Amino acid sequence: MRFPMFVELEGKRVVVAGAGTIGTRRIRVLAEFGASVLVVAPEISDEVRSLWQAGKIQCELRPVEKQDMEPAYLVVAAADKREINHQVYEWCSEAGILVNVADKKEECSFYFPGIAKKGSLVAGICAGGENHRLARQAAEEIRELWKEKAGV
Ligand SMILES: C[C@@]1(CC(=O)O)c2cc3[nH]c(cc4nc(cc5[nH]c(cc(n2)[C@H]1CCC(=O)O)[C@@](C)(CC(=O)O)[C@@H]5CCC(=O)O)C(CC(=O)O)=C4CCC(=O)O)c(CCC(=O)O)c3CC(=O)O
Ligand SMILES: NC(=O)C1=CN([C@@H]2O[C@H](COP(=O)(O)OP(=O)(O)OC[C@H]3O[C@@H](n4cnc5c(N)ncnc54)[C@H](O)[C@@H]3O)[C@@H](O)[C@H]2O)C=CC1
Repeated sequence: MRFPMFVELEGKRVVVAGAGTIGTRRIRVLAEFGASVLVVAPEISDEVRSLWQAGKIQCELRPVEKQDMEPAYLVVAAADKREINHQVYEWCSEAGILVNVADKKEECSFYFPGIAKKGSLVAGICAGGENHRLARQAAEEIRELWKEKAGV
């Protein structure tokens, strides 16, 4: 069972390879938590383009490269090709960088949790990598519960 660490992301460089459905979901959350996000992907979603135009993240429209990893605090591999995500995993493992690999839980040194947030309260939900739907559902239940909560 994995330990829920609450790490400081403010100003930390987080590299995300891939900005489709899953990459976008993660970029949005990482930017919201103050990370300095660099997106590297040949194609990006409209939402990511908007975040970029608003100066909230940086983007480079090209395939990910080994050099992108080096100064990173965290890396997310969310490309739609197994060989690319695996390559990112290898680069990060060599460099000792924590990496989240969206298509292979065995390659994740950290998982992305389902998140509920209200005021200073933050919950990160993990179902041990075994049940994504359960993690999603539990996060949704907490969000609903906290809607009623006052004074946080
Ligand atoms: C292990 C983990 C690693 C990581 O990615 O961090 C992982 C891995 C994988 N997910 C896959 C599929 C899906 N995951 C979701 C949803 C969520 N997945 C999330 C986290 C995690 N997913 C990590 C820990 C999970 C845990 O604790 O159990 C959440 C909580 C957070 C987030 O993603 O933001 C988020 C809900 C948040 C919310 O909505 O609140 C959906 C549904 C949807 O997208 O609507 C689907 C499609 C349907 C299905 O399969 O259920 C696949 C197969 C990919 C493929 O083969 O194509 C893998 C790969 C593998 O298992 O090896
Ligand atoms: N962990 C999770 O919660 C889930 C994970 N997945 C997995 O996530 C991965 C991404 O899925 P989607 O976002 O739906 O794909 P998508 O097709 O929407 O987006 C793919 C992104 O990868 C980029 N990309 C392609 N080649 C690249 C390269 N060489 N370098 C950098 N970026 C590159 C594309 O430009 C695009 O931005 C898939 O492997 C899928 O199996 C899917 C559902 C849920």
